[in-house]
Amino acid sequence: MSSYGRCYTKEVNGSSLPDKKPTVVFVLGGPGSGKGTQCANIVQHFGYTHLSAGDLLRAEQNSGSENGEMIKNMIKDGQIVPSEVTVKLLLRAMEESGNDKFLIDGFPRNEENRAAFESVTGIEPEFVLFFDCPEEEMEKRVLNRNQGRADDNIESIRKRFKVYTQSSLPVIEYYDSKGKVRKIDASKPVEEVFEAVKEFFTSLDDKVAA
Ligand SMILES: Nc1ncnc2c1ncn2[C@@H]1O[C@H](COP(=O)(O)OP(=O)(O)O)[C@@H](O)[C@H]1O
Ligand SMILES: Nc1ccn([C@@H]2O[C@H](COP(=O)(O)OP(=O)(O)O)[C@@H](O)[C@H]2O)c(=O)n1
Ligand SMILES: [Mg+2]
Repeated sequence: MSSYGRCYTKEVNGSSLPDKKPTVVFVLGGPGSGKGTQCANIVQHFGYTHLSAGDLLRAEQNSGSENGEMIKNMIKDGQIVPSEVTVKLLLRAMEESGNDKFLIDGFPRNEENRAAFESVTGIEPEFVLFFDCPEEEMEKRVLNRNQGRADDNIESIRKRFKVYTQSSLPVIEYYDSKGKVRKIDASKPVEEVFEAVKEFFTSLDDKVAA
């Protein structure tokens, strides 16, 4: 195990206090469903730290890391990078943030991601925010995104949709069977989607305050 993982809660809380696990919300949905856009809004209103697994992988790729070439190829091909790499990046970012409330965006994307995060951290998500959006709309958004991403082209997108259906939807179904999924119609305009998102975070704040 890395130097992060289960030690993480002890380090942030100090050794004399019982471990208090951080609050984690997983933000899932297909490519272009609006995860990053809505996370930016949630951060503004609810004080979470936004961690995008894709952004962390792209930063790692550009940092000259020994995994850079592998990450680059896997992203271009729409494949899911091994959890060993991604979980380490997430935990480092959690520690560095100094916060105890996290939106983890685009993760877990397959069963391997899910099981690795759970076994390394022992953290269960508070809930899973699921942006449900038709493929046609997601494709349109990704092709218009204009962020210079190597995987925002029709060939990569087709592969990403396939991986999403085969590997990511089963993770959402797993959490649904545990009653943790909060599903949102992500095909609506940004402001309307955020109105729906807000309700889930307001209820969580009310629950914590009660
Ligand atoms: N509800 C929405 N309606 C229309 N366009 C949207 C909506 N949400 C996001 N977008 C746009 O779609 C693209 C993909 O959004 P993004 O937040 O990057 O999605 P994801 O992180 O799920 O891939 C961006 O260009 C964004 O501005
Ligand atoms: N948990 C994750 C998240 C992203 N990724 C990689 O990063 C790519 C881009 O992820 P992203 O979350 O930034 O993409 P969007 O859903 O925001 O379009 C994915 O297609 C994967 O190749 C991964 O390997 N594992
Ligand atoms: Mg994104």
